[in-house]
Amino acid sequence: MTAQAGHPPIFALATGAGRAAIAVMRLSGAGCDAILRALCGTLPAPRQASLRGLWRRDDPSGPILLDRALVLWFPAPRSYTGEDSAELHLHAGPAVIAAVSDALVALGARPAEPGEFTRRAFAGGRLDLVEAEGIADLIAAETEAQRRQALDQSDGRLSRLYDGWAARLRVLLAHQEALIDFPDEDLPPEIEQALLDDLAALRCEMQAHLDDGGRGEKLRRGLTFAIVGAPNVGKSSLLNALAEREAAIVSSIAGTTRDAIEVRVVLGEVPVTLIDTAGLRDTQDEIEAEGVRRALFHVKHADCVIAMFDGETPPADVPKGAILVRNKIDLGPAPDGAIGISIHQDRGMDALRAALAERARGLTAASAGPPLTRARHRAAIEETASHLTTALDMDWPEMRGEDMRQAMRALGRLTGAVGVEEVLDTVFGQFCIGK
Ligand SMILES: Nc1nc2c(c(=O)[nH]1)N(C=O)[C@@H](CNc1ccc(C(=O)N[C@@H](CCC(=O)O)C(=O)O)cc1)CN2
Ligand SMILES: Nc1nc2c(ncn2[C@@H]2O[C@H](COP(=O)(O)OP(=O)(O)OP(=O)(O)O)[C@@H](O)[C@H]2O)c(=O)[nH]1
Ligand SMILES: [Mg+2]
Repeated sequence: MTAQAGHPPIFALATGAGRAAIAVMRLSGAGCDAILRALCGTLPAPRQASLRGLWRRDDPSGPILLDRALVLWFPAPRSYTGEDSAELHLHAGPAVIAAVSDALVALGARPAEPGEFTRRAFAGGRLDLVEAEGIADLIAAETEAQRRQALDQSDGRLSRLYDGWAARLRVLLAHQEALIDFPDEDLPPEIEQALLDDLAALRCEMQAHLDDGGRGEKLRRGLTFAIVGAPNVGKSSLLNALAEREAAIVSSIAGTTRDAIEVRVVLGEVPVTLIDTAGLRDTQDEIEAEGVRRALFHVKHADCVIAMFDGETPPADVPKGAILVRNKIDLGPAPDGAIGISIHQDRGMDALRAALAERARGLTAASAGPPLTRARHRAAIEETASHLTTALDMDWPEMRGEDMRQAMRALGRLTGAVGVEEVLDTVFGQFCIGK
């Protein structure tokens, strides 16, 4: 093959494993045109699906037909990566995929790394890092709310917020440089005050974005709700009812559950891990005592505690914000402030599900503007805001510029405007192969 400008050709199966009608093999990079010609004779018209035989032509006994496939050709720059790209819509099947992969390797392409296609799209300026992360989240989304948040992010809503901040900071930095060119005595105080006000306003917006209770991060990751209470109140019965399967052992013996049992459900369009825990009590049993320790750990770390009891009065030491649930209302009424249910008689369960969904939505619902969705973003914005704080605290105007520049750099790393290789490896390493 002749040497080509641009990135070398890569290929990967873009569709998942398992039985399917079609498997999409994606190909991108310089020299894709030559590979396609070798494989299927002529290049299809750009962006039009064309049926082609795929041939291996390097066998001494003559050409071998590998598959009849729909082939798409995307000449640069109108492709996902921005490079010359192609798709082969193959008959899904291990032997077809293996034969076509071998043929592509023989023609000079190599298997792609995870996220390498999107990394090339980033390198070509077709999307920024925050948008690329949005695409990874879109593929990972399991619920409607996650899908909406990820699609907004991949569409550039969050990037526009961050780019807007960077643009304002750039202007303020220019003002700052102009300011220090004034001789001391001529320094117009109102101009300097305006700069400080703008800087403070920017810092304040960043702080508000940071102080949103981690809503976007919680939606992206999913929540944990812990079911806790005294032994035998029906915690495992509730887990099973909400999970709609017998995930945990239920018995009339107090102290049945020891290990924390986790079940994934969807409440209010948010993925929630429900955790059933050991009944809280003093116990001599070593195993049960460990179960109680784990239960207390979950009380501390869960996004919401479902505090369950089965008598007339709630327990005294219920954590703040817990959802109080009185089970076994077939035996007696629920006190004020508690949701009454009977798992045996299937009473009150809709009201409980509604309250849990409401809580899940409340913990994750976006406030004004697109939310922060990742620890990486949080760290970068915290760093930016802290440089702005330092800049604002400077007594000498000449000293402000350096911190403002560092704030700019931290923001630049966020969207990838300032490239740092190690950031890219972390971001794209999280993708699946073929994306
Ligand atoms: N078959 C197939 N389906 C797919 C994708 C794909 O690559 N192939 N996608 C990706 O993974 C997603 C769609 N995203 C895409 C984004 C941009 C371009 C693209 O070629 N853009 C060019 C041309 C646009 C045009 O012709 O109007 C461009 O923006 O310049 C393709 C897919 C989901 N579905
Ligand atoms: N009367 C009545 N009994 C119930 C109800 N729900 C559960 N039970 C019974 O209460 C007993 C304890 O239920 P579990 O779900 O095992 O209770 P638990 O809180 O997980 O208990 P530990 O794991 O020991 O802490 C079982 O015999 C259940 O059948 C209910 O709505 N009404
Ligand atoms: Mg139990």
